[in-house]
Amino acid sequence: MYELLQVNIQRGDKHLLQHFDLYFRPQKITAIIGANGAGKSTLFKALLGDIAIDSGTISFAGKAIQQWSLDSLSRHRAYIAQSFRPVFAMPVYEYLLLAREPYTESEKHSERLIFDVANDIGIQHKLFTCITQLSGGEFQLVEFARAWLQLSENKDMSGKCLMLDEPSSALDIYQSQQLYRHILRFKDAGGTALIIDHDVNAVAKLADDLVMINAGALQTFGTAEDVFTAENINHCFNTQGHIYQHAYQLSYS
Ligand SMILES: Nc1ncnc2c1ncn2[C@@H]1O[C@H](COP(=O)(O)OP(=O)(O)OP(=O)(O)O)[C@@H](O)[C@H]1O
Repeated sequence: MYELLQVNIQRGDKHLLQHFDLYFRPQKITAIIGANGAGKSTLFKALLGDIAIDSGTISFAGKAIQQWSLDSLSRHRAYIAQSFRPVFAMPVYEYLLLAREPYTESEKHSERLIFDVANDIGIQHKLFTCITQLSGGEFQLVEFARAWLQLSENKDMSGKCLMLDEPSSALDIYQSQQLYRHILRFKDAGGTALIIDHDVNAVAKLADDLVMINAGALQTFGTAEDVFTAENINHCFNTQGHIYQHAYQLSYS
């Protein structure tokens, strides 16, 4: 889906991303992991076009990112930021309605879609609450619903990409599990998900592919099965741990 070829980003003397060659497989969940300050959010910013790259190319669905119109991009990829909170006051319903801006459709259609998605994500009882009165976790789920609505044309999410930067950071254990289930549902509908998450245990179970970033460099990437080794994890996080299979594991499916 996204492809990076020899992408470099440097600010002053600091190399934020160095020689990134990466391909994110469509209809898969790719987790991006790395220590604090490794460059994960910078990678997302580069994919979103929010930070200028110094060299290399980034393409989305086979087309250079600069050749996409903003309108078309907004229907193909949605981003959930790490700790965004809107400062304006409006009901959740109105906030979600903004996600339907790129589409020409009747008010009835938007309304039905918003109620359906809110129901699926379990925030239907919050639809008429003011967004400034939501807890951090509640707002995170609203953001997920907003992103889903932004990408919904029909039930098929093929060609659509959801980018999530630490989406479960404000969620309790139950809501985190629910969120991971929704991400799997998105994949089952044909969508592609890129997720930055510090919970390596969670992503090991969730992700098809893993990207490990270490001090602005791509340490390794591949299928989660190949990449999720104690050696790789220890190198990435400067730890000395072991990998254990626990008899008791919470399941997302
Ligand atoms: N515009 C900039 N100019 C200079 N340095 C920057 C800039 N943006 C980010 N950095 C630095 O680049 C490094 C990578 O930052 P980034 O936010 O991508 O890390 P991260 O892996 O997402 O970290 P975390 O897990 O803590 O969120 C950090 O050391 C940060 O201070």
